[in-house]
Amino acid sequence: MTRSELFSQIQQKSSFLCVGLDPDLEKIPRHLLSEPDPIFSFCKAIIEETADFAVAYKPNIAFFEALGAKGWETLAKVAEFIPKDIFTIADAKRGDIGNTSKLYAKAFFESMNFDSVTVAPYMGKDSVSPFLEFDNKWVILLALTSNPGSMDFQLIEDKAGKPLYQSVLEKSQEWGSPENLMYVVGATRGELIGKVRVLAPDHFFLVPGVGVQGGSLSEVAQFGMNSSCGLLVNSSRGIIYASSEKDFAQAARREAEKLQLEMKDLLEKYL
Ligand SMILES: O=c1ccn([C@@H]2O[C@H](COP(=O)(O)O)[C@@H](O)[C@H]2O)c(=O)[nH]1
Repeated sequence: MTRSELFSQIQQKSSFLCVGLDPDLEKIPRHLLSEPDPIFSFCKAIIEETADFAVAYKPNIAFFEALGAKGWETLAKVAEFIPKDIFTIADAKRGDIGNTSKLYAKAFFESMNFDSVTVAPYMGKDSVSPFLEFDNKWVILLALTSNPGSMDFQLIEDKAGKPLYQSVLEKSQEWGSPENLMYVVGATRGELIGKVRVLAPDHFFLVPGVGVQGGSLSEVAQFGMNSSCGLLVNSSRGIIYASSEKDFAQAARREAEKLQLEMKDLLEKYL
């Protein structure tokens, strides 16, 4: 999907919501466990009920690969089931030496036709570039993550006082463009989102961390929105586990709609 197609989805749906698919066999409603593929049944119902409000889906690969070969099969079915006009993110946090990265890219972009994959910047240019060589596909590079451990490395300053996440943003903009490179910027980093926006004015940010992790949607929009919105805000557990009963998909729909309505107001305010 191109940047302008993504922006037009955002405008059509008045939404920049990414629904995170983190399906855990221990958390999905018990009645699904008798289905032939409980994780697929769960994701399918969530997608059917939230697709009106979502511009992106982000399956987190860990939740599928933990189930072995069956999990990979389920992931492929989920990826295939997501409506084609909705942006897809393989949250896999990959990156390795060049020839290995190339095969990771093929796995997610060719075998499974995802629009994007999350990539770790730690191994540098030759580990990221292979993912950038596919037409209309995206790298979403970890810049400033939402977890407490992000402070261990990402905020370390060099001798000139420049934090590591800033070097990641500056250097990586030599490898990709706002047409094929996004950044992960955690919603829990409210005070820093504005700084990241100054460093990457035109790039889209994938923003996890609203909902269960406590990030503020309004703060993210205030400091992070640009003239093409520039934001995909993810919520996983807050939507998909809104109920653990038979009404789980309807409860997910209500949570997704709540976020979308807030997003509509924020788009009217800042765009
Ligand atoms: O910095 C990051 C990068 C990725 N994630 C992932 O996003 C979702 C968040 O789930 P919630 O349930 O909405 O908290 C999950 O898949 C993480 O692995 C992140 O949280 N922070």
